[in-house]
Amino acid sequence: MIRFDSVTKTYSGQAKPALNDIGVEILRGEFVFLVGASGSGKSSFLRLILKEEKPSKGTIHVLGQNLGQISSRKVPYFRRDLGVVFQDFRLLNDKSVYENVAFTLRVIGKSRGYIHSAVPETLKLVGLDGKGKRMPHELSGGEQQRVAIARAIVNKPQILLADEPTGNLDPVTSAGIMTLLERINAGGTTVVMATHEAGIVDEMRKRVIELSAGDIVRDERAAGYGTVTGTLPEDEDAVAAAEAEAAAGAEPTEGGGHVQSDATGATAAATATAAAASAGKPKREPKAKQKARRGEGEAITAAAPKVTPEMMQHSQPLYVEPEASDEVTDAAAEITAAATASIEVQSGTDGDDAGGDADDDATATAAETPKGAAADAKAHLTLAERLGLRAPGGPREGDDDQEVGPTR
Ligand SMILES: Nc1ncnc2c1ncn2[C@@H]1O[C@H](COP(=O)(O)OP(=O)(O)OP(=O)(O)O)[C@@H](O)[C@H]1O
Repeated sequence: MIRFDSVTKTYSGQAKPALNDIGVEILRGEFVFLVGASGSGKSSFLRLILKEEKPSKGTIHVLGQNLGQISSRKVPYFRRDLGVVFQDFRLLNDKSVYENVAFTLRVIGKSRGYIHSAVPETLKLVGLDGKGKRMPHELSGGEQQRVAIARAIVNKPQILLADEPTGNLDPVTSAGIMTLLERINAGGTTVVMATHEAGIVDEMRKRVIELSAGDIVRDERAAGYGTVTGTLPEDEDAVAAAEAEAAAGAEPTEGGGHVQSDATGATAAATATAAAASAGKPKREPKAKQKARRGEGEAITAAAPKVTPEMMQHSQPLYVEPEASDEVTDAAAEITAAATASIEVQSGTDGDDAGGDADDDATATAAETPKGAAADAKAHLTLAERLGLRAPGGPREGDDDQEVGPTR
């Protein structure tokens, strides 16, 4: 699903590469933590997946496509299968929660009817049912991040990239956000998250890729934040099964729509399949891996963790069983809602957005914005460009939406 082959990224004017001869594969359904000290290359790794940056050397495949062969014009189309969440939320502060989430769908030309059903459904999924009319400043940090997550997933991306999504949140709220990301992953979305939060990584026991000065110094399944423990015994069966499958000629799927319901199984199997698949490749062992094997990997020392394993264990339910269908149960939504603290907002006119008012909200397109529309539109387009929904310099307000419409 995501594959880096001998990828080096050196920014102009920099002597040392931000990423140095990276080779790694992430498969469908995995939840991967990217860890490492500040400046180790985590954000660069994510930006390369998004095609926000180009590698100086090597090739990157995402969703079966060689990023080097995607023209600038096609990049926004490619990015529709990727959702992105940032540390600083990046919401449109002059737009309601509903509008922030609807924005993504409007830009890619979804119909009003689709938006009208998809936005409330997604807000419910992230535990913000009934808060569509709120403005971002009327929400707690955790709620704002959930709006950002709703915006990232409303188009049902296959991959969700998160760059320190809990970096601005208190520990309890962070745990709630992780509950949500785990649920999204359980629904089949591949999640790659850069983080400094040792407590979260230690508790969740997902695959951990550790970077140090641009090298991958550790790539472990079911791992913690800062230890090199090797393959866990309970994963050996999965590895053996995947090896047998690989020997039988099975290939990891690309681009298809199969969603595995057992997230843990999906992750273990996917990682094991990756291990088995790469075992069959004539690939030299990366330098960083050699270092890690020799125990030369650098310890992560930067950024003191603020979420403890105890917080993760005691304060929040970590996982809500997803429904077989896309429907979100009230119980699941309530658990998610309870997982992040909210603030009381005094608002005489507040109310649910799922009814006719929401439709009014939904019709408040950029074209209807009052004074300062040009500046407002610029803000929209900047965000659209930043979210990868429009090519920089691409279609502008008033253009036919179909020009940036769905690709399938
Ligand atoms: N646009 C850029 N131009 C020049 N150098 C850059 C640029 N972006 C990142 N770098 C450098 O590349 C290296 C890796 O940076 P990157 O942001 O990927 O690290 P990081 O692990 O995400 O750090 P942090 O945890 O602080 O966010 C650093 O040395 C950084 O200074």
